[in-house]
Order: sequence, then structure tokens, then C-alpha cells
Amino acid sequence: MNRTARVPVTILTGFLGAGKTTLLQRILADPQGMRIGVLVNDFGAINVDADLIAESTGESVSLQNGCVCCSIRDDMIGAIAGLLDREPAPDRIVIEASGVSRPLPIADALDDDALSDRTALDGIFCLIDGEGFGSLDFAATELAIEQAAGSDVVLLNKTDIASEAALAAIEATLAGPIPRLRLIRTIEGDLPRALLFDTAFDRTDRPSGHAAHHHDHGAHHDHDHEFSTWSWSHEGTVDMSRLRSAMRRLPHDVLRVKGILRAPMGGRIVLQGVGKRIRITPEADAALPARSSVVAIGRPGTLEENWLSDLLGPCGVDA
Ligand SMILES: Nc1nc2c(ncn2[C@@H]2O[C@H](COP(=O)(O)OP(=O)(O)OP(=O)(O)O)[C@@H](O)[C@H]2O)c(=O)[nH]1
Repeated sequence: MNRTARVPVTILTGFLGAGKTTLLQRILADPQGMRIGVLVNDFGAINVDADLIAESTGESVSLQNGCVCCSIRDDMIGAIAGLLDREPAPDRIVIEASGVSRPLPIADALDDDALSDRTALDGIFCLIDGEGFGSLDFAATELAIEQAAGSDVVLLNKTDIASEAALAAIEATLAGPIPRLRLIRTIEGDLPRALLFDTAFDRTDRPSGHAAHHHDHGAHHDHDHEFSTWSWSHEGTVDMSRLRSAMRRLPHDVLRVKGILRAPMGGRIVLQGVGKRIRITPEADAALPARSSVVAIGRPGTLEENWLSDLLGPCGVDA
């Protein structure tokens, strides 16, 4: 790509656990000759997503402990500029927003003086969890719809485990607030590359980030009031059966839990929980992580400060 050309930027958004990292891993597993710069934002203190994609790309930046659409917006602008400055520069950039962020303020940030001459917004994709959407509380449903409304295309994901009735209900729910809804049903974010990149979406009917959702950067908007995160970290390995038992006792108020843990026999254990669906996957061939780390996200005030450490502490084997 010509160094003076603007680098296309794709934004992946969608509520917690909808499948953004899975789609990003899919893109990076088959970059089709492109050098892809990646920015991964995790709302919690530990960026599990960054570790999950780290083996696929050397061109990634991770931002955690805040949301790129508001509290760490300036960090995002600096991080994207940093990606563009790398030698060789990326051919395109993919941003995985945190599950609680709105996409339009991220798109607006590309108009910042530091980026406007160097980047061009390509597409905004919103993943929706076809199986879990119906169980979201009111506020989370609203946020997911807002994310979808601010996107070019909705990827109605997890269609392998969602009922046809659930999928049809989601489509009907989105069609109301989003008159020109473009929706594609997917499994693990799988869609043809031609639909993902260089799509030249018509955005004339889309309001700008600020108009779209009264999103005040700064004092009035702060995800800390909407979501809380809890983290647990342990230097040693983790006992699988105790971990399984702990996850059976995961409080219902937890919206999302994920982690990468040190496996006793070497390798790692990937923990993924979205709502009631928990997946614990031993990956014996993966590199042993430096430590075991788990992050959980829920609503403020629903759980004690130390609940995650109390739950997972007994799973730790050695330090
Ligand atoms: N059955 C099924 N599982 C899926 C699909 N897509 C993703 N998953 C699983 O859903 C869980 C969450 O997926 P992620 O890709 O980590 O979701 P995310 O949107 O990046 O999550 P956050 O970054 O925490 O918001 C993981 O266990 C995935 O393997 C799908 O189409 N079908």
C-alpha cells in the first residue's frame, strides 16, 4: 500500500461476549497478504483478549482498564497513531472495542487531527449474541441495540446454538429502531472477506456519534457507573476440577467472565463465560502463561469487592 494513502480502519463492536475476539482471531488467522494492525480494548484491568490474539499478530496494541469510546479515547488516538508510525506501516487497522463501548465515538475519533489525514473509516460491524441476547437485562439490551444502530452491519452471531425463534425475535427487535438494517447471520463471525473489508458503506442516513446517542465524553458518561469489573491473578497453576466446580457456583449477576490460566501439566486453560454459558478449554500445546488471570464484568453493587478472589483463590495450586 502507498504510504500516503489513508489506512482503512474496521471497528468491531458488540456487547460482552458476542464474538468480537473470535472474529478478530479469524481475520488474523488468514490475513490474505495484508499487514493488519490491531487495537484491542478490554474494559477490565486485565486484557485477556490481547493475550488471546497475541499469538496471531505482532502488530497489536492493547488498551485496558477503561473504554476507548470515552475514558481512554485519547489513549486510543495515540495508540492508532503509534500503529501507523510502525515500519512497515499496517495495510489496515482493526479495532476491537470493549463490549461496553459505543462505536460512533470511536469512529468520530478517527476525525481527530492526529488521524484524519492518515486513516479512513472502512466498516463498523456489530456482533450480536443470537443465543444470549434474549437474556440481557434492559440496560444491556438498550446498549446492544445502540451498538447495532451505530454500525454498518450487524452480525447476528452464534446462530449454531440459537433457536430460529430467538433469531427471528432479535431481527424484529432491531428492525424497529434501525430502519435500514443490514444483518448477516454468522457462526463464529464467519463471513466472506469481501463483505468485511473495502465495503464503501453509505452512511448518509447515519447520525454522527454525538447526535446518535447523546454521548457526552467526560463528566456525564462513565461506564464505571454502568459496569464493574473484578480481577483475580495468581502466580501459579490452577486445578481444573476445582475451577469447574467454582464456575458452577458463579453468581448469576456476572455478565461476562474470561481468563487465561496456567495449566498444571503445562500449557494454558482458556476460560470463557457469557451469561450462564461457561466454557473451560485446556490448551496443552499453548505456551505457559506468565500467570493465571481472570476478569469478570457485572453491574455495580451486585457483588462484594472480593467475591472473585474468594471464589477462585482455592483453585490456585502453587505459586
Ligand atoms: N457456539 C458459538 N460460540 C461462539 C460463537 N462465537 C463466539 N463464541 C464463543 O463465545 C464466547 C465469547 O466469544 P468472544 O469472541 O470472546 O466474545 P467477545 O465479544 O470478544 O467478548 P468481550 O471482548 O468480552 O466482550 C467464546 O467462548 C467463543 O468461543 C458462535 O458463533 N457460536
